Amino acid sequence: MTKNNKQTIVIKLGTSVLTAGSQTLNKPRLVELVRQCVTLRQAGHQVIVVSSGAVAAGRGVLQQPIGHSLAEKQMLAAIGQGQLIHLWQSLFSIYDVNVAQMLLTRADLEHRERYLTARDMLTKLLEHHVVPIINENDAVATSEIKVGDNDNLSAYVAILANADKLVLLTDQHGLFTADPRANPDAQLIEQVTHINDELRALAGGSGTQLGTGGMATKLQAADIAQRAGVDVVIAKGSEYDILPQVLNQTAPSTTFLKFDAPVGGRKRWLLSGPKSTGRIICDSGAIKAICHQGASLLAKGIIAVEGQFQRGELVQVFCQKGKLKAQGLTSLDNQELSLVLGCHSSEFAQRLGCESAEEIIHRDNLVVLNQPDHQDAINTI
Ligand SMILES: Nc1ncnc2c1ncn2[C@@H]1O[C@H](COP(=O)(O)OP(=O)(O)O)[C@@H](O)[C@H]1O
Ligand SMILES: N[C@@H](CCC(=O)OP(=O)(O)O)C(=O)O
Repeated sequence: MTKNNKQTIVIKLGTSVLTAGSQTLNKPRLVELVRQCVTLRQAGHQVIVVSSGAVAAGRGVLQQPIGHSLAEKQMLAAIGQGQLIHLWQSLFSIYDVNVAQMLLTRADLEHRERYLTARDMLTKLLEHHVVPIINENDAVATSEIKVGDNDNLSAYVAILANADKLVLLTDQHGLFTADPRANPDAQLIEQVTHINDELRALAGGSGTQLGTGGMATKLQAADIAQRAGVDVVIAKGSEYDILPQVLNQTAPSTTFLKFDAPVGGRKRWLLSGPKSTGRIICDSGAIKAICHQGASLLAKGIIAVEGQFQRGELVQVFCQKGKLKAQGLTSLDNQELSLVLGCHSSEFAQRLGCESAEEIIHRDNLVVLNQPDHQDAINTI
């Protein structure tokens, strides 16, 4: 939350930054980043670090060739996470700053109670002026409970912390019109108002075996964060004084502006917590009602249901053209919903054999995701 221009800033440090292009952690780089984080704190800002680098640190410890399978990466993360947090702790302690390790998986965000517990703990750490150092709990995270990359994780953390800014530091100045590794003529996109398919098409995967997700996951993270009212900046971690530069807006970078009317309260959790298990396809009347009139989703406007889901789970709402328009918690499971497609709620009892809520997704449980069509996605190139 902004307090007299004092901001809560989530700083995500990619493996590319922490290794400086090598196979393992680059300690001088960590020293430099700690110095900058402390500068931000001295200016009154609250700092939260989302640190990748456990796998890279593990490679450095073992010092023998290890493959890239899931089990091998989990082993390296288990070995490396200890070293990583030890390094952060030692370096911040030079400035008498305490740190705390927080290892999360999607399961910690998915259930509302666990999400609130994580949020309260994070708030307490900040109240006590401790720097949270967050990573995914790679050693135990199976594919079902994994966020999978620290770009998305950092967006969820920014929501948890009610942050003002999310800074994604990587090995490029920001989002380019093409991957600069393969296209030396690619141009830096300086400002993005919202992310659309055109922009997503520019963002490729990681150019290295060490990074996870490349620019594609950074755009996913920016999309989530800007909807929740968080400004996002992608910048190059090796630039001198990059963090103060980002705050002073003097760094070459890509900025994603937070939305004017961001999603608030419980709906922020809907953006970051539950994983979607099903898809609902709606007619244009229903899409108009939920996206532009603040209405709940009724069965009458639903054309088709895909996937399996239980009552209370998160489903995604698509228009007939296949565009994702909203997501929310459904009051019926997929089998029940297929029995009442296109029906008025007065028919529910007869078709379902029991009473049920009139709304399939109540507006309090619904987050609208559509973009204003008239607005340019890119302000300046
Ligand atoms: N359009 C693009 N603009 C900039 N970088 C891109 C783009 N598409 C793909 N990339 C790649 O994304 C990489 C950064 O992501 P990644 O390797 O996952 O780093 P990190 O470890 O910092 O998360 C860049 O090195 C670059 O090769
Ligand atoms: N959790 C992993 C990093 C995962 C990840 O997203 O990496 P990166 O794309 O370099 O930010 C680790 O600590 O090695």
